[in-house]
Amino acid sequence: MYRKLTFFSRFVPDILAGRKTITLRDEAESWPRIGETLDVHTFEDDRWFCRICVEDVHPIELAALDDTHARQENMTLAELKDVLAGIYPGRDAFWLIRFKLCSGDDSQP
Ligand SMILES: CC(=O)Nc1cc[nH]c(=O)n1
Repeated sequence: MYRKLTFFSRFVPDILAGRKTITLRDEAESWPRIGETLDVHTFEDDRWFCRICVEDVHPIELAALDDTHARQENMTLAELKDVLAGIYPGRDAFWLIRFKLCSGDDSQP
């Protein structure tokens, strides 16, 4: 039984294509651990769509985000900051979770 992380369904194509390889979360979702496999569901309708392997987890300030982070989200830096302001209004400290898609049997529900 793997723990579950959710993503907004608009991010599903980028995650499945390997274009989105990080997610920025608040403290409440800082619980994933390096090496952990997670079941990934859509936030809106709780639909399972993949498993990811957690490669890194660390705190990061909004001001420290740069073009590399934006590329890992498949966005521009301005888009990334807009998205974060929409999801987490007023927040300036995040947890960066870097992941890759799990492969083989582990990618099936
Ligand atoms: C459901 C949810 O909070 N999804 C998020 C939040 C921040 N980044 C992201 O990629 N997905």
